[in-house]
Amino acid sequence: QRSAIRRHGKRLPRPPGTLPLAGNGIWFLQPRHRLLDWFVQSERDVGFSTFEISVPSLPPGIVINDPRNVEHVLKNNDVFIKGDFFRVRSWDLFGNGIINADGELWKIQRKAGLRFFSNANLRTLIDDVLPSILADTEKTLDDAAQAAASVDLQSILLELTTRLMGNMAYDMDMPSSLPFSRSFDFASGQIGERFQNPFYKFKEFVLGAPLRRAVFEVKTFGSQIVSAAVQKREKQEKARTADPLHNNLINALLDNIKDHAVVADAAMNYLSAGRDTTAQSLTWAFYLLMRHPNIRERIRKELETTFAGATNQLPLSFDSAQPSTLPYTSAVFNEVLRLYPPVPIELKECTTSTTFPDGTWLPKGAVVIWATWAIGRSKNIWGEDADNFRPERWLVEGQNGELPTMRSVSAYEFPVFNGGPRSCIGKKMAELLAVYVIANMTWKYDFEEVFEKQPKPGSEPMERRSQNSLTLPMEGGLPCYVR
Ligand code: HEM
Repeated sequence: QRSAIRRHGKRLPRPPGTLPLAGNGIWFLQPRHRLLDWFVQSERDVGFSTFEISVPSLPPGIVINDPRNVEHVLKNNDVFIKGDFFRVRSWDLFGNGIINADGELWKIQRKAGLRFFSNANLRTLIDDVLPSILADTEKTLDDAAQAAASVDLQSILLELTTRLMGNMAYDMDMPSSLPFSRSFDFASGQIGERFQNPFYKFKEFVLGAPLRRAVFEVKTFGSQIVSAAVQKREKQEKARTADPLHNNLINALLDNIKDHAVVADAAMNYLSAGRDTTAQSLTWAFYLLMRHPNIRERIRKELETTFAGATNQLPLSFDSAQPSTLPYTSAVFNEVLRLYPPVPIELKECTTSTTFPDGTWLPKGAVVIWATWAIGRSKNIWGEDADNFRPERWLVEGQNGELPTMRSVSAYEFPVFNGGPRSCIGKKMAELLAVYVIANMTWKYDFEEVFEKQPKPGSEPMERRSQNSLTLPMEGGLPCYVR
């Protein structure tokens, strides 16, 4: 079957260093940040074209880079499904939730989510819920500034997004210090490893107790969320009152799905899709701004001009945290996501044989991988300076003194939120939240990175890297001083 993969009758290229039996497996046994770099290098080595990959733990498969191929996969979600390869590995954590589901089970969860992410709910979230949670974040930062103590900005941002999601989706106070949160992070790292390590079953047979405990903790928490929501609904029905975020997410899920175990999985999937991705993208954003103070100053300039006369409190809102009002800050966020996509690798299985727009033919059961990490760094798409952090690439200069506008880039050239029927439901929420938080915190604070090893004068500090996970947490957090 493996040899059946062809393009115009010929075998596909393989990345340099592919071994006769182990194929490319050696790279999958490395820490994931090395694997991500390998995807970038391989894409450059094969000249951007689709290449074949062989890894002992994977069905036969290809790696795509061309946006036309990405579009083909994302638009045909009946041909390209999550499939058993993905589901078996992530089952413990995601169960029947939307991230794992295909077919009808996926459709009802998607419908419930779309109903929840209305503009009216997003407005309430940004204008009413976010400011009070952000005020607590600011209190933590102010205290750290006063005490001249270093803080881990990644934990602080995770606290912010966890509480926001808890409040918005489940109508509950959910600090990230809850044991479920640590268990979720741990399980996410271990499950991420399952996609790389062909011997994971053996490893977990011997050393899997902490993972089993963590999964149990996460599942128990999911059931508690559902029980609490069911009780609350019953009370509200009696008293005929409603939530300010009318029909919060858990209610939308309960309205659409009868089986409470599936609702619990769905709830945990939404939570993990929403809180980790946004906290991580903000962490990489503040990291890049610390390393590029000129860009931080440009954000401040934009804020000064847009909100002329503003003092400590900027008039940020659902209406003003938009690209039409703050194009440069929005461009910064896109540029962060291009270089540090919170979902850096994706994989789909094909249900039937299929031919891609570039002519690649793939048999049924094969897998397609794309590394959003590598596509974001592709010189074919982004030019020779693809590795550089340059928010201006997202902007088209305005005419006659008008504000710049955002350059339109297709979801397939920039698949950070995916595209097509399974595109990210929380994209708008993530963008609004990020622009709001970046603007607010850049206006009020200076952050200074704390280095484990101070770089020598004249030399660049080491780049920070990501930790093994399904998403993109920063290894070791982001320690910094606050002023
Ligand atoms: C920077 C922030 C975010 C990024 C980069 C991001 C990215 C993505 C990506 C790449 C997918 C597709 C994953 C897959 O193939 O399974 C996805 C799906 C999804 N995202 Fe996001 N996401 C972000 C924030 C959010 C937020 C804030 C929420 C909700 C509160 C959310 C909810 C979802 C859901 C429910 C799905 C599954 C959609 C489906 O399968 O139909 N995401 N997201």
